[in-house]
Amino acid sequence: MKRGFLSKDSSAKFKAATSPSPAVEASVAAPPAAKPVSPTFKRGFLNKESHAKHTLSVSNAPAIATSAATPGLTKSVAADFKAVEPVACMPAKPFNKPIAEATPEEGSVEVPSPQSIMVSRTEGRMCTTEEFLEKARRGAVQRIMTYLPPVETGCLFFTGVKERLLARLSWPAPIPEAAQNCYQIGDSLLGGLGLFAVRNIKLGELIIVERPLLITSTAMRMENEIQLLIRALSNCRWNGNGANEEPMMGMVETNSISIDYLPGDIDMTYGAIFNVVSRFNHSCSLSVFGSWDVQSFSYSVRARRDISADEELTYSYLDSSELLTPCAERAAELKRYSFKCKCPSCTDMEPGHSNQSDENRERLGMSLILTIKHGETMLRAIQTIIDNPKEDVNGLVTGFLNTLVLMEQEQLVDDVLCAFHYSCLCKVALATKNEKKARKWVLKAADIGQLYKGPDGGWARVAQYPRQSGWWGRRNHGVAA
Ligand SMILES: C[S@@+](CC[C@H](N)C(=O)[O-])C[C@H]1O[C@@H](n2cnc3c(N)ncnc32)[C@H](O)[C@@H]1O
Repeated sequence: MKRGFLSKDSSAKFKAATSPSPAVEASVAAPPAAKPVSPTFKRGFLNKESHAKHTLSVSNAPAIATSAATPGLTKSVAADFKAVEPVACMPAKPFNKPIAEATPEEGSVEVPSPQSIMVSRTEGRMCTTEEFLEKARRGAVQRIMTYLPPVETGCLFFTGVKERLLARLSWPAPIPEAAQNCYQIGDSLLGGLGLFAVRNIKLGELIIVERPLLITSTAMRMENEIQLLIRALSNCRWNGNGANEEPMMGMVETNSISIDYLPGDIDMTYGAIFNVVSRFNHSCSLSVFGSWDVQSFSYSVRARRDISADEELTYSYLDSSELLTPCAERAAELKRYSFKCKCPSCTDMEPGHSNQSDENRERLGMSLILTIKHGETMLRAIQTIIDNPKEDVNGLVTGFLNTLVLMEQEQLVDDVLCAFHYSCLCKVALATKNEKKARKWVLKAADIGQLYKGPDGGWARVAQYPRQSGWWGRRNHGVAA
């Protein structure tokens, strides 16, 4: 989840990774000394088997945790981990003896492959500010203030959006039901009000589903010419002394959350304001994840990790790659929201504190780059090691676990890193016939997959990982072509 209007593409910010090898991957993730645990955030997601009640029949096994050819694999396990197309839903199969009681009716576990997560991060090409302005000048697109009675949302749309929404079959779909009584709004140490868990919340739990109060296009305010036009309009609320200039704009900018683009005459990126969701404070160790669904016209927020009762529920106003940059760089990015982050990771960086968090995040950042850029190569190398009976796989396992430990220390669940490492660990466990561990890792991968289930049951687009959805007008991005 990211704030709507001020988001930008920062994927280029990572330092370039150089040599892609599993050895590098393992060494990158060597564990540092443990960081003091902040009382605000719960530790231990690595050790929790949060899906114990799941039937372990895998319909969508991690692509890399699959191989009927994996030596030593029992037939039924090999069959259960056979890769299928991401959207295919195979009938559930019993995993193996330990869960022989499992029946197909109990459902199947959908597991995203790291590749599928990365694919879902890719967005359509965004057309440039100039292209948009040209269309606007020709009158090809116009802004329309409107109201959508079926969803009770005020909208500042570009032409064509309302018509396309109303023409959608069965639109709007009913909104999914969120868990009952799991949060409350209260005073936050981070700033102002915030949302707090009133009970323990499991990774993947649906915490809030909400329709927006207001939707506006990112171009409305970010593009200078349009801003000037709007400012030139009369304002009956203007207090005349300049101190309270555009308070409404400020509120919209502070509270908008990106819902990506909506179909219209021009596919413009939009941001939405919500009654509850807009109350989420930011943390560099976020605990929730949000996704937008056009069909139900709602925003769903799920737990990104296990959350303890009383813990503040936080999301990130920064994107994933920004979260893995040093504290000073994150602070610079957050300046556009006009606040200094008070989350544990940032306050640990105050003078007198260690810079362990920065080091951890740098390692995770490098690991993420390797995974994204060279995942396939690494997987092949890992497979070669696993397939060679003379190789000791313990070193591999240690490297994978180290990365997970770093994430745990930072309370930062990076989905791509998790999917990759859980899958690798599952693959090793299968090769060494350790079905208990294989089960553990595949279920953890399934937990991560939960985050990608949109309210319509499909795979949600991953709004947090925009390749190109920059701050419109500042970065020449913003309109999906
Ligand atoms: C969308 S609002 C979040 C809800 C807000 N706290 C409220 O009372 O409505 C964003 C504002 O909350 C505050 N805030 C959010 N996260 C923060 C953090 N990590 N550290 C300090 N202030 C934060 C900042 O003032 C920011 O502009």
